[in-house]
Amino acid sequence: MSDPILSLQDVHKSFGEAHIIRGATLNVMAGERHAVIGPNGAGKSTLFHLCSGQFAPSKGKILLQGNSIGGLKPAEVNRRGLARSFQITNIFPGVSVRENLRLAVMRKHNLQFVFWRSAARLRVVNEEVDELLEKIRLSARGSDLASQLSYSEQRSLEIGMTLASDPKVILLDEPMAGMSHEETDYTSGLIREITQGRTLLIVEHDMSVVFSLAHRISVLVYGEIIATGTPDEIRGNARVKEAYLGEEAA
Ligand SMILES: Nc1ncnc2c1ncn2[C@@H]1O[C@H](COP(=O)(O)OP(=O)(O)OP(=O)(O)O)[C@@H](O)[C@H]1O
Repeated sequence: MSDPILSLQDVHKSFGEAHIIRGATLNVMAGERHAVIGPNGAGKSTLFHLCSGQFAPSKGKILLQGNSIGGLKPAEVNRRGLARSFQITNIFPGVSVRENLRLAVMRKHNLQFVFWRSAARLRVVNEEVDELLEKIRLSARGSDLASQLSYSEQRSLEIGMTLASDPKVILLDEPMAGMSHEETDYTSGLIREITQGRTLLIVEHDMSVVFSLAHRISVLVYGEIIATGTPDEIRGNARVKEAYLGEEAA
């Protein structure tokens, strides 16, 4: 944990008259699990859209490994090592678990402009799919349709598809949304495992997950990062309590 792998410097985003992100500055260090929390409508999803290329910043810099990515298309940002999983599931329900992963792996190879003869290509893709199945603990479910998986298993599959591009930085947007306690515990453990050796930026409303999973937390309020620190620092931060956590506790 030394250099910022992802850095937002005085980033702004407006939609017409609405100034949603108002000079956000955030440094995500290589290897850390970093959470962004904040009230509804604070701009968390917008901030993610800016990092992953869905939106271009109106002003300010976004750097990935020191190189500017602000305004690049999502596929280009992905090619440079940042992958994002969405709140809304991106899997194909009528296709097997294995095929879903295969599609994601193929997409990566196309993105990297790698061209092999088909037999060799097939073997490499299949090996990568097997590895992913194991990582997301779904090796026994490979031939089942994605629609046959439980909700948390579908989220695992989606995380697996995010991993297919072998990203350095993973953005997870509310991975625990709609989950039971058991599913949340399961997914939290899975996220710890799959982010080993990578960097995680996560938006999550479940504070027990955030405070146990994140090495550091940034608090976004009305489009500004008002504090960044360890879970203990954030818990004890008067401004955060006043602007957000106090309100949550109430
Ligand atoms: N494309 C858009 N055009 C106009 N306004 C937008 C657009 N996208 C988001 N907004 C507005 O920006 C504000 C912040 O939304 P955003 O979804 O980023 O907040 P959030 O912190 O993720 O909220 P939540 O916790 O409820 O998911 C909201 O008021 C929303 O209406």
